[in-house]
Amino acid sequence: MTGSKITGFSVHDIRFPTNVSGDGTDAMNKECDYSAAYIEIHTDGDLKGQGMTFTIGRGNDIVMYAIEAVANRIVGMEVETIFGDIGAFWTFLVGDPQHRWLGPEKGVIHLATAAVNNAVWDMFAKARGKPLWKLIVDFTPEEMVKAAAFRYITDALTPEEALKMLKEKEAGKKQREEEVKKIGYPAYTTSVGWLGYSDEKVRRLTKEALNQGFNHFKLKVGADVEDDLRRGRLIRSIIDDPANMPAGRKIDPATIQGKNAGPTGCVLMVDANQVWDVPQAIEYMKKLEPLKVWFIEEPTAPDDAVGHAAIRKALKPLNIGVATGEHAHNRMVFKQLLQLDAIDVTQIDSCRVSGINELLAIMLMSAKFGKPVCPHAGGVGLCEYVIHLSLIDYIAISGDMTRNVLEFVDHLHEHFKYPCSINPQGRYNVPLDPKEGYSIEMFEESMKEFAFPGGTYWVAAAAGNAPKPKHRGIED
Ligand SMILES: C[C@H](O)[C@@H](O)CC(=O)C(=O)O
Ligand SMILES: [Mg+2]
Repeated sequence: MTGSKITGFSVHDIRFPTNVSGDGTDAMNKECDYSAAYIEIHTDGDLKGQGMTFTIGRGNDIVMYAIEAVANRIVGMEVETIFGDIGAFWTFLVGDPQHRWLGPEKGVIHLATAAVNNAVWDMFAKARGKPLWKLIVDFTPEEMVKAAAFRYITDALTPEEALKMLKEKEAGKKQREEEVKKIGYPAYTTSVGWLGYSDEKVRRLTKEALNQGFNHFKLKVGADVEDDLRRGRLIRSIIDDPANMPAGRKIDPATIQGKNAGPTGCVLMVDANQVWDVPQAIEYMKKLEPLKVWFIEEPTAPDDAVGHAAIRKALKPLNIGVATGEHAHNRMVFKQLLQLDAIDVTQIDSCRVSGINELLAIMLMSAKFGKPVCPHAGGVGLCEYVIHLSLIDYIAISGDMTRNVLEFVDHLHEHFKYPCSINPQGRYNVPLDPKEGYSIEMFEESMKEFAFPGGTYWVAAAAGNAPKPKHRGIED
């Protein structure tokens, strides 16, 4: 695919009615219509870039406007100039002399920057005929450091240190790439335990997930402690029972090290989506101690690094870890979480921070501080994105996937031209199509149906006769 100059773009408001079936619900977010604020960048050739950021519905109204404002600045730019120094391009993108006041580097303007930057990286990968992860793992260590966003984090990690770390990993890259292509990348499922699901549905989905090969399961908690204990015990009763294990199932002990695994080696995690104050989080999690979870995710406000550190310290004697990051709005928040030893797991989000340049910096910091990166994927399009990030982390940065599990939610993949997929061992397959870029291109028919408010689904919904959505999870 070729093109020399960016000539324009279109922005699309795509919303899926996941709220109908309670998919995506948690103690904080009880009405989720998984939505993509989606951009397509056009060039004077056949090269195009698709990108998006994620919201849970009405947020699209606002972020769409911001995407337009950010993207206006790149019209007329030469693509090879951008690709020649993508680090400088990122600095330009976050450095608008007037938009910067809106963040800086956080909130709606940063979500919009993510959509645009994701689309540019998608275009870069397509121009080189590689899926995005491959484009980046083929970078030299110098190229990767040049692409990463180091501003404001050099007290935690300098470019020179990063270069040394990357060079140390160079020799094993080829072998790791071959290995992960063969066995896939470890995954966990959140699809069994959304807050809005009945016990019956949790039971059915947990059994299905076990048979799909998963051995890590995440449950939403924080609305009612008795409900949480009942639902958690229900999942544990299924995943801890050897009779429910698929034939021939063997769990590598290395992958459960340090985790609160049950007798079959299966692991449970819980996610509170920020509902608690710090002391409440500690008290509540003491009550959930019988569930023997590996970590509590987002126990409190996402910007509160000191609060996370206090929770982690208090829960350590119970062998409960702390994870966060899906709402950590930039690399500086991750820096503080890591410097304060406030987390056990780094949960980067492909659409919250400003795209690949910033994500590279966060993954490099996590590797330096010895924390596994387990990206967030609960949303539309996020699973498609994050497999690329985990592959970059494993092949080129950390060189380790023993403690890592990448989130998987089983919703809405059918709308993407290059959907992610899971192998029979419950692991992500490696995206291999040279035309897929960052894997986020949506089918035109899907966009026509779910464009808001004019798509066929939403027009029918406004008239009171919405067709029953067909997405997975809708059965009961
Ligand atoms: C609102 C989203 O579905 C959120 O609950 C996702 C999430 O926290 C996760 O996947 O983790
Ligand atoms: Mg979460």
